Amino acid sequence: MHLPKAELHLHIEGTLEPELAFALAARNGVDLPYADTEELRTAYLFDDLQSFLDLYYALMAVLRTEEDFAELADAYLARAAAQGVRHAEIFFDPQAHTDRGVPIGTVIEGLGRALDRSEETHGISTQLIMCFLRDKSAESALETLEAAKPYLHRISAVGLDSAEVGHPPAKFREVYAAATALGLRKVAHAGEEGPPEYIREALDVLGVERVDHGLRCMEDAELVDRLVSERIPLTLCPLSNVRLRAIDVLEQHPLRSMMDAGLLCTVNSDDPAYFGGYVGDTFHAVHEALGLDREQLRTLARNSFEAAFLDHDEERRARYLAEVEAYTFD
Ligand SMILES: Nc1ncnc2[nH]cnc12
Ligand SMILES: [Zn+2]
Repeated sequence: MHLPKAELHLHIEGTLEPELAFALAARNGVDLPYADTEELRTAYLFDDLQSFLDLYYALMAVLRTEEDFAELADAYLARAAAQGVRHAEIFFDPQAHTDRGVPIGTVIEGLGRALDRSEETHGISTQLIMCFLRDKSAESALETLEAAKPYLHRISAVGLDSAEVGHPPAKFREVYAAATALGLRKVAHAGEEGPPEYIREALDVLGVERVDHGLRCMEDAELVDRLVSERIPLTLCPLSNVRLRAIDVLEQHPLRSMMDAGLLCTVNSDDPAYFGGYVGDTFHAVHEALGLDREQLRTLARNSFEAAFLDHDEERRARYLAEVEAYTFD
């Protein structure tokens, strides 16, 4: 679906398509434990978040050079452009690379190379969000922030991802305070598999401005009231929720009731190479499965630009919003 939109919840490592994974494996002399792309695709049947993360981290072994990261990001931007994305705020997981001996500078400069030419090549403005892996220690997150200091001009926000349950937001209080002092903005995954309390903690202890997923807020009416009155954006990922079994089938996804409750919902693709669709596909899927009409889809697109970190460029935000209003479905 070509409706103009911003993508606000997208892990760049989750855009690694099997074809590119095999091409990079050959180039870098990395052995993959799959015969071919078809066999790899048969591994994309997940029971929960952890079963996905195991494959997601394993496949990153093929990403080694600046050029690899540039190609990965460029391939995503090309696909996103074809589905109406005009602005992308892109997560990356530095620790998943530095732990394998790939320097953080290789990751950031490689991604940066693709992002620098994105507006010209793909018509997409971009930002980078550096995520800490919450199943690693708070010290490791602090070391990562320290290592990123020479590259802060390329980073607009910090985030928190990976295995949620057992790793509450408060574990990262110190690194979020340090990120704030450096002028970075803040988001965090919360309420994907973890309880509503983690969403509250992300707001109160980490000071996040957007909640990634936030799905489980629906179990706590008081929290919903707060998210509505404070207009906290949620970056929902419906196809991810089905593939990782947070929701049985898309028809049962609470997106419609969340919108009806007045929540500022956005729809995103999370890890599109693994979950069966990019963000335009996701818009199409919620239209089909939940019966969202054109005006509700337009609202989701409008929300995506309202929730974007475009405060430094309100002119651009207004331009994108005007494109949303001018769009005619056909
Ligand atoms: N859906 C997700 N939840 C948490 N961490 C992730 N890393 C990549 N995708 C993720
Ligand atoms: Zn995510």
